[in-house]
Amino acid sequence: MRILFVAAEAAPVAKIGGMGDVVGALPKILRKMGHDVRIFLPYYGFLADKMEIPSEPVWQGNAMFQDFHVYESVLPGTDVPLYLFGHPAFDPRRVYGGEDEAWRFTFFSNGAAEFCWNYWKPEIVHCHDWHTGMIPVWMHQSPDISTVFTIHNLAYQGPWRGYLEKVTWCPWYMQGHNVMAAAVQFADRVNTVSPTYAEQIKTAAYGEKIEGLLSFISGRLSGILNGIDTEVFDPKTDKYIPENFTPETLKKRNKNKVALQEEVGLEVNKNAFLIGMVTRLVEQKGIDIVLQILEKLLSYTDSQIVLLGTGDRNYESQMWQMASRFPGRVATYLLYNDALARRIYAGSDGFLMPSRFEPCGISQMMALRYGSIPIVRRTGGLVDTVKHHEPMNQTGTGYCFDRYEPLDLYTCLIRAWEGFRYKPQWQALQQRAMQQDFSWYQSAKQYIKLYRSILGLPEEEIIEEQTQQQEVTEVQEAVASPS
Ligand SMILES: Nc1ncnc2c1ncn2[C@@H]1O[C@H](COP(=O)(O)OP(=O)(O)O[C@H]2O[C@H](CO)[C@@H](O)[C@H](O)[C@H]2O)[C@@H](O)[C@H]1O
Repeated sequence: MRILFVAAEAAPVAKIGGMGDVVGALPKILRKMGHDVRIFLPYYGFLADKMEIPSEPVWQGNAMFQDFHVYESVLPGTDVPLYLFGHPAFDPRRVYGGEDEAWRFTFFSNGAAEFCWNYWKPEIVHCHDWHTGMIPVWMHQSPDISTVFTIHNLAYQGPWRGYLEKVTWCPWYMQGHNVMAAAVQFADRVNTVSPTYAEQIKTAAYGEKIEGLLSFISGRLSGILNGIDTEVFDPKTDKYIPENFTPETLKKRNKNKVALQEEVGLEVNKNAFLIGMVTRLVEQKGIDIVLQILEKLLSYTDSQIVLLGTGDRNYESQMWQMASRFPGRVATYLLYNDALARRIYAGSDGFLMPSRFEPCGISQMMALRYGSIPIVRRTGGLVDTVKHHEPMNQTGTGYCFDRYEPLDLYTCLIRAWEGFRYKPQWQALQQRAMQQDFSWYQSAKQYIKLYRSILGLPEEEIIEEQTQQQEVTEVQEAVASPS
């Protein structure tokens, strides 16, 4: 199958959050499974510092009365062809923000549609979040190009219809009061990134005001759990952490804890319960309830906390204040740093993610892979990836709580803190956590099934899929034991 991923982010060159991880990893696996998958991304001002980009474009097009150029490169570290949409609107060194955000991503979507019609014609355009939401609308009248629309963040729904009508071509048949709603109506398939969240968004509590529409199209709506790039994020080989380790050599992990405490200025103490957070500092991530209980936690326990993240000024300054009030106990890093993120996953004892809502969550899967025990609210993808630890039966992989209440979070943290005192059990818990399989292969198989169902592929191809699955297992084995 020929598939074009269109998105605002792609790791490792343009990643702000989890969507970047998905767009950076899934095409790579789908290609290994025999499909021609390519990525279409804005040519941001900072990209030339991070990768080789030819100076000559491969194609020039026009959309919304503007000329644009498309440059062809390869996503670093992969064999995935990467098309970069070049226009001065994307020259600034930022991915999101700015007054022209609605305009520039509408223009980007329009450019991507032109690219599909005129330069490289995919069978499926796989669109991600509102930035690409107009593509399914336009493709609706191109029967030979189908669309999948993946929701990573329902909270941001893009510009309203009135604005779209002013700046771009809204076809007569278009429905939907904003870009996200239009994409949901016109995509051949809509999916979100975990089965639990796919159910939740059909309710008023999580549907961000389009729950009615999402329920209405529920026959076309599914949840496919994200994976993580287990080649890139592997504590056994990760070059960014001081000491590599495996579930069998967990003792070595201690060096990472001590090194992390030294690096971020926390008291060096192997016995203190070190909690990590790597997150965008936004309302979704539950920072407000963390701030409500943090002081209490610090005064009643020996816990330490290291936070890495950027986002809302309000949360940034409150976390910053906590760090200055509790030196040696709280460390706040208000920046984006992939290497430090890995050292936090590898050095912390617990990983805190008390999200208000969570479509899937990549961070908790990374934490599990690096042996940091997730402490999570039971919502969305966190339900599908973290099972509550039962000390009596020695089952589960993390600590979970249900209600979005500071007291419930506090109680859950105390349980984790107590659990940490029992070293052999804690080690067994870490081993179980590290052995979870979150590789992309399972999800990639489900995406292939989804693409095939749209194209109505005949049965013999399904038989071929089984052969491919065998190949996938071979690829998986090869990846698991690099020579
Ligand atoms: N300051 C920082 N420095 C370094 N790395 C940082 C960082 N802040 C965040 N990250 C990294 O960004 C990623 C965050 O991914 P998540 O999926 O946990 O959340 P996000 O809300 O961004 O994603 C949204 O999209 C994804 C993908 O579908 C869904 O899983 C999720 O639920 C949804 O909210 C992780 O790889 C994390 O390490």
